[in-house]
Amino acid sequence: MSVDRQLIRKQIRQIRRALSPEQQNLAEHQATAHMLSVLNTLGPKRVAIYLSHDGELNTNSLIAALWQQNIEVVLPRLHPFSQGNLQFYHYHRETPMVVNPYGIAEPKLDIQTLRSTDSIDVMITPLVAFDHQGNRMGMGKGFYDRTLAHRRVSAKGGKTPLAIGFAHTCQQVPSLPCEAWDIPLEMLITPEKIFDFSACVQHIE
Ligand SMILES: Nc1nc2c(c(=O)[nH]1)N(C=O)[C@@H](CNc1ccc(C(=O)N[C@@H](CCC(=O)O)C(=O)O)cc1)CN2
Ligand SMILES: Nc1ncnc2c1ncn2[C@@H]1O[C@H](COP(=O)(O)OP(=O)(O)OP(=O)(O)O)[C@@H](O)[C@H]1O
Repeated sequence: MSVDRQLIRKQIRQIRRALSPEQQNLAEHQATAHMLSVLNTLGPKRVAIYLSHDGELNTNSLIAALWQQNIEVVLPRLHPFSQGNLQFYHYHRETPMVVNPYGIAEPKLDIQTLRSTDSIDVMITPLVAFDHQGNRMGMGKGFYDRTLAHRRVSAKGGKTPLAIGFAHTCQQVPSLPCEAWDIPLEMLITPEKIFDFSACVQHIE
């Protein structure tokens, strides 16, 4: 792994963790409003999201708003035997949760609530750093790169699920050293800005 990547990851994670509760709160509310306006134009039925960890932009208000709008919310769970892969499970208020080895809560394994990745319309991805071209860098295990590597291409040429990053402004870096397996984002939302990296983001059919 390149030293550059490790260093960027370490520095941005430190900056993100140092945000005050007030800064986190304000960022959450501003970014949630932007995300809801984008989702409103896309009209997804099922959205994958994450439960915030390690200073990530908080998703609690966004999840509550999606529930209220009857948009199905799914969360990642580490695959029980296929190492390095994620599965996605329906998430509601009563979903039984367990804590994974990284200390992140995830839905308990229950085949009834498993949802296939290509049935997800929008995947809101956590990330550590991003650049102005939509390149993303995550926690360093390749979970989201593997998940997004085999996306379905719709009749209009859009990718399903559509990958939208959700991040603090301080997570932007001038340029990320790219690797062959990195999957760029179609869009990214910060508290200050809506980035659209795709010339032709398709509306969900
Ligand atoms: N909120 C959230 N959920 C998520 C992710 C994420 O980035 N954010 N993931 C996105 O992939 C997956 C989990 N991936 C992770 C990969 C590494 C570490 C991590 O903290 N590594 C530790 C060392 C842990 C160890 O090996 O004991 C570290 O460097 O601090 C955490 C999560 C699925 N769920
Ligand atoms: N599609 C893939 N198939 C197989 N291995 C992959 C794939 N994508 C990434 N990897 C492997 O995962 C490891 C971590 O990749 P990288 O550092 O880019 O992860 P990341 O972007 O930080 O994590 P994530 O995608 O989970 O947010 C690399 O060693 C890479 O070889």
